[in-house]
Amino acid sequence: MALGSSGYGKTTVVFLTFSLAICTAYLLWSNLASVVIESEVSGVRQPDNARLRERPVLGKSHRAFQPPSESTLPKPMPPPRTNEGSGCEKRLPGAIVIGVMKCGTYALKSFLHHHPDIAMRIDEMVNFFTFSNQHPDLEAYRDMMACSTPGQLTMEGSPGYYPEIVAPGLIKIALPKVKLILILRDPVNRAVSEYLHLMDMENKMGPRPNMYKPMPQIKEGCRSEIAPSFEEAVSYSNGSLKTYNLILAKGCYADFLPRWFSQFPRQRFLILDGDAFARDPLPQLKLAERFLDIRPFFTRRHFKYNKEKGFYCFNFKEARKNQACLGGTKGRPHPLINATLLRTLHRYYAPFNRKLNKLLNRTFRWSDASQDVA
Ligand SMILES: Nc1ncnc2c1ncn2[C@@H]1O[C@H](COP(=O)(O)OS(=O)(=O)O)[C@@H](OP(=O)(O)O)[C@H]1O
Repeated sequence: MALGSSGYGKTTVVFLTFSLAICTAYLLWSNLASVVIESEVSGVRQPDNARLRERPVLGKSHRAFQPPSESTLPKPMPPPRTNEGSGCEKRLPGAIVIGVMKCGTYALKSFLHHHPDIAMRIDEMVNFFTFSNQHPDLEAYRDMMACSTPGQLTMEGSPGYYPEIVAPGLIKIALPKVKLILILRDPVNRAVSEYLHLMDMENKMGPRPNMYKPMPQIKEGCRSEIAPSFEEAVSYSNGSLKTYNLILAKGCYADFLPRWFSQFPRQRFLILDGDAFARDPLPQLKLAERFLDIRPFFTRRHFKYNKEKGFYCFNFKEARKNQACLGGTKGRPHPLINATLLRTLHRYYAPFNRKLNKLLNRTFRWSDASQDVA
């Protein structure tokens, strides 16, 4: 019987045409979706990154300074994953993130701690190998670690270690085989970040005990100092810099490196670029996986750029949970800094950056940022 020659035939034709239309629409849609997903995973399609690259190092840095209201910020990271109750033990760390403060140490830790081969607490700063703890009790130190299963690498991260004079020696004695990760960022942005952090802490918690006190354990003649503006905190009214202020001194990265290199062989260090990490954490995390000799775990799917925050956040959809960004104390918008002061700061850091590049035999993109300042 020819199709369409009866009422039954007409119904069949209508039904088949309708089904065909649905199938075609579905096939078109799923093909398109798979192209998008595949290219995102392979890292080919990164629209947010492309846009980011056209902007200053950290997207928000040069926007009018407007602290975000807590209610508009994305949810903070969920509590850390623990192994408690799965036959785990506390072990001494095999790797430490040693700093530098405000260069992305916390973001690095919070992403690394999702790796199934890593056991690391991110709820607490260990800061164990400091001047005030020159006879470290390793049992107490072990007790501060996350519980790990036998295949896992225990890690800790304390951004305060890098400039501490005693830290490299104490760590060498306690953990002679440890691997060390250092994350460094443009020292000018780092200084602004630390200034904002100290001001925020002071506003929330009142005067800090170490503010204005000499800190020879970091650098002779140095101390931390804040003022109502970044400009006043780091420079005198005649424009010269308050180089004794630790907000500036901690960014002279090359000053501190020889002490570390005198205690540990070069291959025991992984030096990450904090500005590159903020723009896109994945490539730096892949470097960390290789350095730590753990399974490749992180993929493009684990990270999603959050426009509101201006940073990548961990994509929990992978784990059937929500995406999670770092809390409001990470990624604060930076105020506009006086252009003359910026030039002075870049000029001040230039020789330290050059020395750092030489020590590490590499060139950080930010090491000659003086060119970028108008
Ligand atoms: N994904 C993501 N989310 C939020 N913030 C990120 C991220 N990646 C890097 N950063 C940068 O981390 C800077 C804070 O540095 P630290 O974590 O080292 O600070 S701390 O020393 O632990 O207090 C923080 O500095 P500020 O922007 O000045 O707040 C960020 O620039």
